[in-house]
Amino acid sequence: MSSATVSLSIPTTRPEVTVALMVETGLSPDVLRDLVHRFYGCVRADAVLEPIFAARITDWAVHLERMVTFWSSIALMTGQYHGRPVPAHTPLPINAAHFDRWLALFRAIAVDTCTPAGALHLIERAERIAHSLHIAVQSAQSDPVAPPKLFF
Ligand code: HEM
Repeated sequence: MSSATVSLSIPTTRPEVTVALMVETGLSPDVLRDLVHRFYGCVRADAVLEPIFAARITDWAVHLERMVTFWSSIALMTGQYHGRPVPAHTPLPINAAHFDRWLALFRAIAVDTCTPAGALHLIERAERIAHSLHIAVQSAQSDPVAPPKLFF
C-alpha cells in the first residue's frame, strides 16, 4: 500500500503518523475491526477466558467498539482511546495462565488476519502491554489496599 492510496477514513490527531503506520504495516480501521471481532469471538469460546469476561461484560457491542478504538490508538497512533486499562484489570481474578492464553489467541488471530508486518506490529505491542498489566495485577493481588500502579 502506498501513502497515495491510503484513504484516511479514521479519526486521528496525527494524520501523517497514522498514514505512515498504515502504509508500513498494512493495518487499517477495517483490518483492526476484523481482528477485534474475531479475537473476542475466540475469547468467548475459550474455556479459560470466557468466565472472566462473562462476569464483567454486559454489553459486548460497547466493549468491541472500545477495543477497536484502543487498537487504533495503539497500532496507528490515532490518539482516540482515553480509557484506563490498568484499573480495569487489577480487580480481575487473573494470573499468568490467563495472560498466556490471551496472548496465544491474539497471536494466532493477528497472524491470520493481518499482513506479516501488521501482525508483528500488533503482537509486539500486545506482549508489552500484557507484561505491564500482568505486573500491575500481581502487585494489586499481593497488596490489595495499595492504589494500582499506572504503566500508561
Ligand atoms: C488475562 C488476560 C485478560 C483478561 C482476562 C482481560 C479481561 C478484560 C475485561 C473483563 C475487561 C472489561 C473490564 C470492565 O469493563 O469492567 C477488559 C477491558 C480491557 N482490556 Fe483486557 N483482559 C486481558 C488482557 C488484556 C490485554 C493483554 C490488553 C491489551 C493488550 C487488554 C486491553 C483491555 C482494554 C483496553 C480494556 C478496556 C479498558 C477500559 O477502557 O475500560 N486486556 N479486559
